[in-house]
Amino acid sequence: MSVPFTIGKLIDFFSSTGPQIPFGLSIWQASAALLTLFTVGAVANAGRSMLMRLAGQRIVARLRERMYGAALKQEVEFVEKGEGDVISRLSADTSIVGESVTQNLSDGLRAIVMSSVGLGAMIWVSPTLTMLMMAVVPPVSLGAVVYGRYIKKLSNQTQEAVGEMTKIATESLSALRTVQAFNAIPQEEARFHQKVTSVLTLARKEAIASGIFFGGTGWSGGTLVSRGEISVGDLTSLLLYTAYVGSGLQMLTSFFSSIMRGIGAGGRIFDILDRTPAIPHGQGEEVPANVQGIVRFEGVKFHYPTRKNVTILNGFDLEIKAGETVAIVGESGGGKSSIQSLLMRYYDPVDGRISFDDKDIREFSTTSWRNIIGFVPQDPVLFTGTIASNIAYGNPDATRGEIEAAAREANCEFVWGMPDGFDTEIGRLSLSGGQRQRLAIARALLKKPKILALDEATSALDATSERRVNDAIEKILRSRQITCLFIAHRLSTIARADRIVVLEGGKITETGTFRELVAHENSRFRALMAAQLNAAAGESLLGEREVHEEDDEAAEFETKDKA
Ligand SMILES: Nc1ncnc2c1ncn2[C@@H]1O[C@H](COP(=O)(O)OP(=O)(O)OP(=O)(O)O)[C@@H](O)[C@H]1O
Repeated sequence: MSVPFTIGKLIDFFSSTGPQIPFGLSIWQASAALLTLFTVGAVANAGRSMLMRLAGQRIVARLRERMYGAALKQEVEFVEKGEGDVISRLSADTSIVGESVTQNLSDGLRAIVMSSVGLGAMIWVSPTLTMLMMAVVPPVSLGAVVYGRYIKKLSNQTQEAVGEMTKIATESLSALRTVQAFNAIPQEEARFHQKVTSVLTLARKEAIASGIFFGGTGWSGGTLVSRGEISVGDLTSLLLYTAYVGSGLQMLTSFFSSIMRGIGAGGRIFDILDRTPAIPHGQGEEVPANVQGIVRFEGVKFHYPTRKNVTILNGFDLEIKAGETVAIVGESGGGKSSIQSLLMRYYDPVDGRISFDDKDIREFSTTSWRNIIGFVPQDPVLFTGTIASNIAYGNPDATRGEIEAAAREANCEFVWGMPDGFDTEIGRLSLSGGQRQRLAIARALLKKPKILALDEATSALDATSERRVNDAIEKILRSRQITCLFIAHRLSTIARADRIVVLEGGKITETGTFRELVAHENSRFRALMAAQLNAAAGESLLGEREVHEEDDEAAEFETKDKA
């Protein structure tokens, strides 16, 4: 802000009328001071720009990390409902806020300092001229807008005229032989003159417009100088300060609009940062190390928050004893996966409770609770990375030996045949549905879960793959003392369960072992299985399905049913 002042004083030193340089400085000292001012100013400006940008990027980075963390801790419903929204907040809104609190804020502060200090300096130099100039601020601002548009129009027209002029010159010079052959030189000169004149006319209009704009202030200042009321140097300082104030005011208007944008974006970010998840994340008791492992659904009622009118579970009661394997069967869309979602605490029951060793699972922290469950969803997701990192998704610290053991247990022998084995990148290969499921089983097993929640794939697996998956599940159920709740679609796995429950209308309507349920002539279970068998028979007619010889009980049922 002191540059205009110093320049003014220097000018006065050279003009005979003006006063001497203040503070008794020599001309060299004053020049050195000005040079220092410029240097310090340039360095400060570079520093400001660099530090602000850096600060902005760091703010954006931190906001993004915190917001991502906050979004990941929300209940699934919230994120799944407006997933795109979270992502746009994560990318666009964070950038806007970062820019607002650094670049815009620094520009805004600069604009405030420039206009206020500039105005103060103007008043100090000449209150009369300042008042005159301030009086013209509103009309000048209005004039600036109109002038700006006018200049833009003029400059477009000038561009066009210059274009035409160039075209004529290029055309005639490249066809010079023809021009000369027809003695058309005067003609060409006239054509060119016409275009040059129109360019000139437009340039003159532009010159007049800017002249009027800047001339007004110059004239009134000039009269004061000639009357000895203001020195040439002071007038220069004043004009420079006016420019500072002008650009400061201009910056202020854009500052306000960007700050408003920043506030809006900030609101959207803090909506998520400050949001308390409906299912609190990581708060509550730890699941004790010595547990029996009894899971009990007690009068559970449930509907999805988005579809309150559709009751999914209506008084669902089920006890799964420690180490017991319970298979849930029922029609598609009947709510089987929803039961697992409740067990995983993606949702909480609307009424009733789910308990573990007689303690409501809502009392445990979600982190601790989910830690003891091995979850294999119907359509497992594999992440970018190696096979090993995917198996170790829930246990990043697992050793290679542990990973391989889990893979072996889940019948993932295909991994050993791959070019890079466990270090094969998932992205580069397309795995079959059965292979994905087995990897997901290995991933769940590596957690050494106390409860296994398994949603059998409904998507068609080829016969070999299906058998490999089933074998893996059977092996686990046989060898591990694990409480297991699985959603079964295939006879072979259903037959292996200790107990089967039939879900109908949001309740359990039938329960028993495979033999018990099959023995009931008109049981819902028989109907369900018959429907399954029809589908299976269709498949086998098409030669796509092999009969699993080991499925003794299932095969027995199959024979009976066919008979
Ligand atoms: N997030 C959700 N929001 C609202 N409704 C849902 C949601 N997820 C599932 N539903 C609905 O809840 C009902 C039960 O779905 P669920 O997936 O539990 O059935 P399922 O018995 O597992 O079916 P399938 O055997 O086909 O996998 C269905 O009508 C489904 O449309």
